[in-house]
Amino acid sequence: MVAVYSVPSAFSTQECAEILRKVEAEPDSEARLVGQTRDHNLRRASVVWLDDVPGTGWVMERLITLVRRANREQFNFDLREFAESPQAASYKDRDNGHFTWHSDIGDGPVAGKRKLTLVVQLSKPGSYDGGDLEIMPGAHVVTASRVLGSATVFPSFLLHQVTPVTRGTRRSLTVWAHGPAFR
Ligand SMILES: O=C(O)CCC(=O)C(=O)O
Ligand SMILES: [Fe+2]
Repeated sequence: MVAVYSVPSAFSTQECAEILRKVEAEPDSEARLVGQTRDHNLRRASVVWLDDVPGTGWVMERLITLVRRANREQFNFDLREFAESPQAASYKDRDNGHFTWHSDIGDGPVAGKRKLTLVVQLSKPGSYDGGDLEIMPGAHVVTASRVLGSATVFPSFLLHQVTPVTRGTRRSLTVWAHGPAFR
């Protein structure tokens, strides 16, 4: 079984630009960015919750369609809901933006129900160095496509990381699908 599912053109170039425009137009996004940067040793990124950004309902609809298709074609997990807002993240060279190896399944009542993770690439591949999303489905590492608008879907329990950004800014949009916890 291939553990990582990818969609080459989940969002068009124009759609990616529109998402970034909306996320960045948030009046207090800079403050929120700083406020929600946590786990500094694990992660250096600025995040905005998409649910807080007006006019992005169509983005959520698309994400749901993409996750449903990936699940139908590949994973066949028992998915029940999207219990968290999608998260737009920026990893900047000047901040040494990165996210070290982790699984998305957490201890909380919501993070414990994460089953599938979907990540959309929102930056042009040539606009940054480093910042690769790497996933470890087994003994080897799979590097996610860097293509703008591509989506990568994987089981939330898989270890994954974002390597340090050494030039420019890498932006992404992550959403989780939830269901009865794996056991
Ligand atoms: O930005 C990415 O590519 C991955 C984000 C991630 O792993 C997370 O938010 O849990
Ligand atoms: Fe993650």
